[in-house]
Amino acid sequence: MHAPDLEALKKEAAIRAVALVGSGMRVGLGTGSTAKYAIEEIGRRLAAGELSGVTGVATSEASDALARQVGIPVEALDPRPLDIAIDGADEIDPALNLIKGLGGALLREKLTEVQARQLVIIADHTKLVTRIGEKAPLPIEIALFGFLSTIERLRAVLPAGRLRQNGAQPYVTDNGNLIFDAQIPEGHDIHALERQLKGTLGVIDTGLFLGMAQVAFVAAPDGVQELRPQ
Ligand SMILES: O=C[C@H](O)[C@H](O)[C@H](O)COP(=O)(O)O
Repeated sequence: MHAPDLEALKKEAAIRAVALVGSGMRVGLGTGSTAKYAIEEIGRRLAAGELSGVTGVATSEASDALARQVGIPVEALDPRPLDIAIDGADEIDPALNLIKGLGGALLREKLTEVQARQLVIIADHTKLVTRIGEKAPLPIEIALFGFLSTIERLRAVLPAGRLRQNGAQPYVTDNGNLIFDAQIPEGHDIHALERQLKGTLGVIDTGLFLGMAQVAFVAAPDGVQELRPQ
């Protein structure tokens, strides 16, 4: 049997989500290899005249550049609500709690998507888990200043983890911060963990997106499932 073509699955999920975008909407544009297909599909529909008056708020420099390239007008985030945001995820549990940020965009994603009337997640089936932390590390964005001290404080909460590298250098986010990728052992209450991490000096935000997504389109070789929080 052939291995499923994950790129084709990501694109199928993205097309399902973009069907929810209507003319005149302000759309949160996610980041990553799946969100890329959603941005391209919005651009395609605008160019084909199937949509008009759509504006995007980008969650990374990369998505900003791609959106402009495909003809989506991009606006800065301001306090107005977004009609919809469409983004990928690294893990999705049955309650649609998420890990995000393996692509490094977690802070701008959370700032943007918390303002969306509807957060729509798109993914291939490999992102489904029964427990958050089952497969992916949790990205935690931390301040550059004093990062070794912050990491020591983080290790007291989540001992297994490493500073994300970009070759020989630490990986730097669009916001000039660093990322500590931590393993979440079994048995953690993820809501309590989020509070504890957010209360740790030097932590800017975490890749835990809890209770934020209303729907997920998850593509598998036998079709796209529409999931709601259970
Ligand atoms: O920082 C990156 C984002 O949170 C992405 O949405 C997430 O990493 C999923 O990316 P991909 O669709 O490339 O697997």
